[in-house]
Amino acid sequence: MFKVLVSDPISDQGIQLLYDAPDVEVVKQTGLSEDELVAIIGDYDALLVRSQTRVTEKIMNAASKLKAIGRAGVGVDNIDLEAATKRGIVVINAPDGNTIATCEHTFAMMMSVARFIPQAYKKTVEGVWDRKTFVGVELRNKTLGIVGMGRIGTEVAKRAKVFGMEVIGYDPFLTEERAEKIGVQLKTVNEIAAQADFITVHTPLTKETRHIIGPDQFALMKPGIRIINCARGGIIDEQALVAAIDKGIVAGAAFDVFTQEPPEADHPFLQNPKIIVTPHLGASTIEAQENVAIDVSDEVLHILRDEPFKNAVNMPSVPANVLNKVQPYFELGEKIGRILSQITQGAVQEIVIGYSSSLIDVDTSPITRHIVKGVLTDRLDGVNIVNAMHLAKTRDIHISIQKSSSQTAFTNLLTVTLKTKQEQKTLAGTLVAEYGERIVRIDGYSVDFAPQGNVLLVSHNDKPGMIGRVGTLLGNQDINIATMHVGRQVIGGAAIMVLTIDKPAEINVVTELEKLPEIVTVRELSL
Ligand SMILES: NC(=O)c1ccc[n+]([C@@H]2O[C@H](COP(=O)([O-])OP(=O)(O)OC[C@H]3O[C@@H](n4cnc5c(N)ncnc54)[C@H](O)[C@@H]3O)[C@@H](O)[C@H]2O)c1
Ligand SMILES: O=C(O)[C@H](O)COP(=O)(O)O
Repeated sequence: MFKVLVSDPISDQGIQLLYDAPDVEVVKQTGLSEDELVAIIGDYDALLVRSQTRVTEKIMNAASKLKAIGRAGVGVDNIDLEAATKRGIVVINAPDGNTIATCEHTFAMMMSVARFIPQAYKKTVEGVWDRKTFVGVELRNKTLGIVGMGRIGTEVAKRAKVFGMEVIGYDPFLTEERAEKIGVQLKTVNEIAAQADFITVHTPLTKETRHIIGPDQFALMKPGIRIINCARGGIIDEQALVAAIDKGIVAGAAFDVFTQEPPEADHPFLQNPKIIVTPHLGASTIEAQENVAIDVSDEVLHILRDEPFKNAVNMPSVPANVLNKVQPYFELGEKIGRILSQITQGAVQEIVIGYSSSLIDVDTSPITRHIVKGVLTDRLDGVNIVNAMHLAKTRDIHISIQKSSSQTAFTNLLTVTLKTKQEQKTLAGTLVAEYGERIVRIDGYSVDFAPQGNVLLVSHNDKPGMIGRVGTLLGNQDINIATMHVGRQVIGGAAIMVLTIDKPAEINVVTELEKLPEIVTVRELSL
């Protein structure tokens, strides 16, 4: 039974999938301190959070069973991603579910700051009928500058066009073609600062975006500009904004997010009549909360059940069309890695991976991850597809990829060479329709066997009677041979025998086999 801890307020309807799963027990405990989480996290296989719970390295150190952290939302700045990756914990988010909610909140804030809605509401309910102070501005014919043209920025742009606004935007990943398609003119941040009547930011908070709107940008702005931040506190320099309001440059600002949340009682935004605020409500709609909780529950279930998942933040994402093509090779790649690791002596220095035939035109990096996982599995503890590349890097294992379009007898072929200080070994495998995974080459020998069950790999000299000797010894030990394949390069030279046997051979059987004349080595593979 998998145990899932929900440590922030997450929609019950959204996580119904988890409540209904026969193999999952859900525990809801919100508002826990770091120490309280440390005390209980060891019991859990997955943790579901929003932005309140700070998932620190200390918590992860105590999370001996944790396989997944699910963020019911977009931003993962409350989760120590590096610590999660090192420990092989998959961090997933729900990037699409709250896009519209946040976009609509941005519009609510933009219209509120344009028309002084919160200030006017306050005065009216206090009994003051003031129709003079709150004369606003229209959005029509105004220029909206959007910094960050991802999911939310793009939706904001579309709606702004309908309001008759001119939209200018900046995003280092936005192409001219896409900008044109959305109807946005690409500008630099400084051009946006100089030209916009409203600026809204929709980036994550990173080293580059921290204070992307700061004193230099405020100095360029036209008086009367209004600023909106429904993304992350710190993207706009809070102090510089207050100074720009005091100088009469900025006419108003609307903030849903703060550098520190909740802000201190004496935060300058809370006393300023020109700044309106909400307590990080961008994603707080019934629909968005259900959407993100459904998305994250679905993904967590896949991870717990060792099924493919898509929104991992600490692993490159794989589009569905690519996943369909590469997924069949995951197990083959992992098995090739494991076999090579078991038959190669010494510390691994390099893994050379060759993709040929139908595999040259697809993004094979997810297969690479599985091969590396296979290589490291029998050598290190706790290896999984999240931390495999990281573990290889920390051990200075060089990974090189070769894609070859030269013709082979196979419609797809994975060739992996493992190099250590002492030796190097190569294995090639393929997927054959109706037959499944086949290993077709070991070093220079052509072989053909399915990498499953109990496999004995015997290196010997090509002499008459070898098959009989091996068969007799195994027979005497009551071990039935299911398949046998012999490969050699020249008559009488070095040869290999691959046997699949119906039950595991005890260590003494392997030792006895190795004592037979002309046998060089015997390895029992565990797959
Ligand atoms: N207030 C809320 O409740 C709320 C809700 C949802 C999302 N958010 C926040 O909104 C932000 C955007 O969310 P999204 O779903 O649109 O994410 P997204 O990943 O789709 O878009 C972010 C965009 O920012 C761009 N970007 C990155 N660095 C940049 C830079 N230096 N300059 C300009 N652009 C840059 C990226 O290229 C990307 O297009 C996130 O930080 C998220 O946490 C807040
Ligand atoms: O990044 C997000 O998805 C938003 O900031 C929403 O955060 P929340 O789930 O805590 O409301």
